[in-house]
Amino acid sequence: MSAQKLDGKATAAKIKADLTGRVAALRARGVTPGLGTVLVGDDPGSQIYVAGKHRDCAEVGISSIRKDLPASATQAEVEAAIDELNADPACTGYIVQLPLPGHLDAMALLERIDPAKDADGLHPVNLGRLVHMVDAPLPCTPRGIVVLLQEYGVPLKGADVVVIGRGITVGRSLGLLLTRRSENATVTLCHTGTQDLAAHVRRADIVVAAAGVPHLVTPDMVKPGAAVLDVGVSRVDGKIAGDVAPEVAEVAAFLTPNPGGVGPMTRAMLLTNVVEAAEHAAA
Ligand SMILES: Nc1nc2c(c(=O)[nH]1)N[C@@H](CN(C=O)c1ccc(C(=O)N[C@@H](CCC(=O)O)C(=O)O)cc1)CN2
Repeated sequence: MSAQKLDGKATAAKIKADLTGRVAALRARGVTPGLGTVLVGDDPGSQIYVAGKHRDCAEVGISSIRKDLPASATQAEVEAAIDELNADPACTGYIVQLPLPGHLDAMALLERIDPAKDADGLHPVNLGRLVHMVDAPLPCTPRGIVVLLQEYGVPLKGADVVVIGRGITVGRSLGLLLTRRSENATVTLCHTGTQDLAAHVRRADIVVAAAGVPHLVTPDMVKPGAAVLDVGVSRVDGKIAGDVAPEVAEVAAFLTPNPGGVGPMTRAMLLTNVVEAAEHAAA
């Protein structure tokens, strides 16, 4: 078997084309969506992702505001940047880029975001809404994974999904999203405390690898015909190495490339969250 590519880049391009029209319609009504970003420090990956988010905004007509702070920024300085975006009417939604330098209290900073401007869906109020299965902005990577699976007709209802990684931006939130009644999947959340990872992965219809361990998922672990989504990003010898070994393509029915899979979907879902919030506000 050679897996069909779950093409995040192409799917994101279609989503951005649709958003361009919706932003133009909002602008015609005098509403300009505006995305803010708070970036602290000089993590090379974060620099690339934030630059990409601003390029995406320009592409679809969303205005954008950057707040870049040095790695030495204090908790009070980052809080001040957040307070400015909370108060700025030109900013309809924003994100605090993660990870933050270790001396900062990330949880306190996420809690300081106005939940109505939380473009990442990571504020505890919005995650709580997800727990309650009521409308809220959804975390971008999990939402992008669901949209990508739907785009390629991979069934979710009743599927056994194994998610590897319990971080809040991907694994834990994805478990909440996939177990809503609308998705109705059965989710096993594996993590560093899981005793026999291979045994869990082997019986999964869908595997989402978000552990940040290069080539953690090998072909012998994958059920023939499964869909495999590679979220992990490690840089090995200057190149991206995902959590999924390339040979998995010989066993899986569907596989995301990495790069070009989940990453572009994450960015497209951020734009979607911003446009949806502006549409709700304008309604
Ligand atoms: N506040 C947040 N921080 C982080 C999130 C998030 O959703 N919100 N997710 C990740 C990083 N991330 C978005 O911020 C992100 C990751 C990857 C990509 C992407 O397009 N990757 C490209 C490759 C680009 C490269 O590294 O060369 C791809 O996969 O094709 C976009 C966004 C952690 N932080």
